[in-house]
Amino acid sequence: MLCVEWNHVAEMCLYLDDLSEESRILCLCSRAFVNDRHLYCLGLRRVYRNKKNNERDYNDDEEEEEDSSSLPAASETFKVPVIEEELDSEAELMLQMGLPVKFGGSSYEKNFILPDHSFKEHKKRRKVRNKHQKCKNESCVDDVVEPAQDIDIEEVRSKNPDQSGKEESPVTVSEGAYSLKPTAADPTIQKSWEDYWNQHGQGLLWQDWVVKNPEISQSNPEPWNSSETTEEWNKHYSESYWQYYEQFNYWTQLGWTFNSPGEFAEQSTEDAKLPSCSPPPTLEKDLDRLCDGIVNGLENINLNINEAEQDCKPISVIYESHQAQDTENHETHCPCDPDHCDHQNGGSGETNAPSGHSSSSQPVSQLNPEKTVHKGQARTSEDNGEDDDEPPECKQAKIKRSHELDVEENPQEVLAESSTILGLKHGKGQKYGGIPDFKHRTLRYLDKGVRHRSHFLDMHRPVNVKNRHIFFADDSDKKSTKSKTLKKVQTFLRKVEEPVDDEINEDLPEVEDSFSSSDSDEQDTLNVKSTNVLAESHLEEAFEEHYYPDIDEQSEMQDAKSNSYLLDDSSMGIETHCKLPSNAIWCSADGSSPQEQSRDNADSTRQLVPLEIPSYLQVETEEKNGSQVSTAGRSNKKKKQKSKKKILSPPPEIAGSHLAKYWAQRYRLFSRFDEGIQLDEEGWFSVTPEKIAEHIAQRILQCFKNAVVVDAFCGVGGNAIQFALAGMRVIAVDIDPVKLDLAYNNAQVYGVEDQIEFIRADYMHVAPDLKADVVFLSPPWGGPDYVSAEIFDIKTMMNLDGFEIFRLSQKITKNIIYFVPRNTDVEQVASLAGPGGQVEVEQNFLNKKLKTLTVYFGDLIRKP
Ligand SMILES: C[S@@+](CC[C@H](N)C(=O)[O-])C[C@H]1O[C@@H](n2cnc3c(N)ncnc32)[C@H](O)[C@@H]1O
Repeated sequence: MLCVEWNHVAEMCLYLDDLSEESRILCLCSRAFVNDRHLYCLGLRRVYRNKKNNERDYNDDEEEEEDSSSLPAASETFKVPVIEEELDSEAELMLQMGLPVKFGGSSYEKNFILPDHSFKEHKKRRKVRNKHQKCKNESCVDDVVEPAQDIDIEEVRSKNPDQSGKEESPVTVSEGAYSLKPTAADPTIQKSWEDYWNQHGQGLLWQDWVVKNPEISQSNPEPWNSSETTEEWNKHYSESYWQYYEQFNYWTQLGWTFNSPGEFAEQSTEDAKLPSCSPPPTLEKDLDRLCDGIVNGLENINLNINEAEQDCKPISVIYESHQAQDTENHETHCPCDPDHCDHQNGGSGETNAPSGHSSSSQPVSQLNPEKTVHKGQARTSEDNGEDDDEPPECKQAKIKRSHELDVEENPQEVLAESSTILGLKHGKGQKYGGIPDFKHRTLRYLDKGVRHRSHFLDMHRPVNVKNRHIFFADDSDKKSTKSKTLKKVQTFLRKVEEPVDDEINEDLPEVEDSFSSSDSDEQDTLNVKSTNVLAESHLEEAFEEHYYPDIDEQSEMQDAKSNSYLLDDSSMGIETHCKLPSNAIWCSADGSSPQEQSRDNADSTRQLVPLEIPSYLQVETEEKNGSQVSTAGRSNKKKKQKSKKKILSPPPEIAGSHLAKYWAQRYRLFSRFDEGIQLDEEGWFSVTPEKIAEHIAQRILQCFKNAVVVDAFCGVGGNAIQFALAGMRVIAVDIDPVKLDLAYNNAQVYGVEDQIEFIRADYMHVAPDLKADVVFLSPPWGGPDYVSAEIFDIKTMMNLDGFEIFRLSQKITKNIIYFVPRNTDVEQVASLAGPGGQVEVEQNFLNKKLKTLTVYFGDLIRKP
């Protein structure tokens, strides 16, 4: 059983030439969400004493003192820190100041809060509405609302005081079928929303209804008229209304506008292809996103392919809801609010905005690329399911793909836009096996809300800079308009220049070097030179922002050093290796001092500094003991306060180095870190975080019991250990003997060393001799540039030839897992499957942030 949230999101078909299966590569796109924030928080808590920032409630008072071995599972919930406001423009500011963008937080994280918040608001509104409805049913005289008469919700609230004061925007409750209309302060927005809802509302309602109730919708085409379903329908109406209203507001706040059909009538044909959305000129590229956000999940886009004549990449982008598959394109009534049925715009907007009038049902047959209509080819009713002129409202409407793009529209852009939304990269990188560039592409969404939900995930899209003015006001008496984040930065900068008092000095680690963040992911660098000790408050902030690198940061530092591990051919050969390293950086918690052993391998040129036992661990032990002794006469609260005062700092060797940033996330790498995990420098940034490694192991377990797995680039054992923990036998190969020693040690910590065979060798040489059920490939990604590249090319950007690694692995088994950067060219990895083949590209989200791609081949692919 996978303990993570996992789902298929799309099915991409890449065609070499014709649209036959033999020339097709089927690429299933999936997402896996794992969560390890509690491990990070644990790391942080053990770094900082005194948390002054009350915003950050990690809810881990118990956690602090618990044994790390009994850490909660990834799926367990924990409190997510409250996120700052005012982010995007600040991120830009940070960038200009040469400070880490993450000072400004993440707009995506901010968005995480939105649904929950909105949900609460929504619940409140529903409460009001339910009350209203109840009263209506009971002929409650006080609150009866006359039909078609709007009342201000504030009015309702005034009778219900605990509901008041917290509404985001005033709304009115309209009698007819729960129609709730915003009475936005800006009448333009209100009108816009009304236009939008009038134009699309019914289609949206019916679409969602069909998805939610596929059976009922077939047997009962008018649920609003049936006594059995009226209530359900009304509830659905109310919920959908607010859902779309919130989406609409969201996009409106981002500066998007909605044009009513009348306005479209005056637009050019070209414009008219872009339904219902009129973006500000500067935001043109986000057009599709707007449309998607508003008419989320509605589009059945089928782009007619203009073949290679124009040297463009054709693609069909088709929305498909699983639930709706069964409903096929049977004739059915379109939904209609009975009260509004007759006076809706009877399809005037159909041509321009068909999406709102569609059904979610996309016949599977239409997904057959052979049926994709090409330029110049007339669409048959079988293809499009319906005459486009068929008015949608209250008439017999055949469920069909709803949103068709004209052939003139650039398919490349459609593809790019869809991929951007999904967080996938399409490049022109060389394809495997001499495959030329793909000629056709189709994309079918397998998850209804994927496009919408994608907006709330951090997929490292470019920061959207808004034109906001930020003032640096020195006058603290005046009410400053500057953001919290800016204040934070200023405080930080001020404090690092302040001399620090002795009291603080006692506990805090000295930071003599420049304090730098190598988060090239965000293109930011902090280079604050300070010979002072950082005051704890901003040390905390600093750690928060800088000691929490991405996985990509970890991997980005797999730079040219990896080359130095390459041994001469003469020194190659398989060698089992279970000796502890001599010159690794030691971060052992067991109290043992670093061991220096003479190395028989002179090839390693690294100068690794042995570290002392981390002081934080000693402090913690003493503290625990101390607190036990001094329990008498003290309240628990005091004990907790005391424990917070102790600083659990990283060892100086780490605190003063670029590795400092990794310290706070040590438990993310190995949750049993304190039990004796050892890492060398490269290990710190190259190990696969435990939760992701665990997930991959579980994926294998789903297909194979007692599998033999080759971990071709085992490093310090992050993956190998998880494979072994899942009951597999592991052949762990690494070219670097230090890594093998560390991996062995770490496997011992987890008690799985006996399940792993450690082989010191160049995988490229030994691969043909290995036999296994599964091969796991996690090669070095070739240095920090991988993430700054827009699209990562596995053939050219790694130290090793990514194609060759794969080719050799295929000799062992077809069941291969390729662990690659998140910005990897998806078409290139898909090409590894070969014509007629299949591949699954899984996006790995860690705390809702896209981190890596895990590409599965052979039997490991999970079919929808
Ligand atoms: C990204 S790390 C692997 C991290 C590992 N998955 C983990 O979780 O610890 C890549 C490893 O590949 C090793 N390596 C580089 N070239 C190699 C080769 N030709 N053969 C075998 N291992 C190699 C490096 O020494 C490094 O430890």
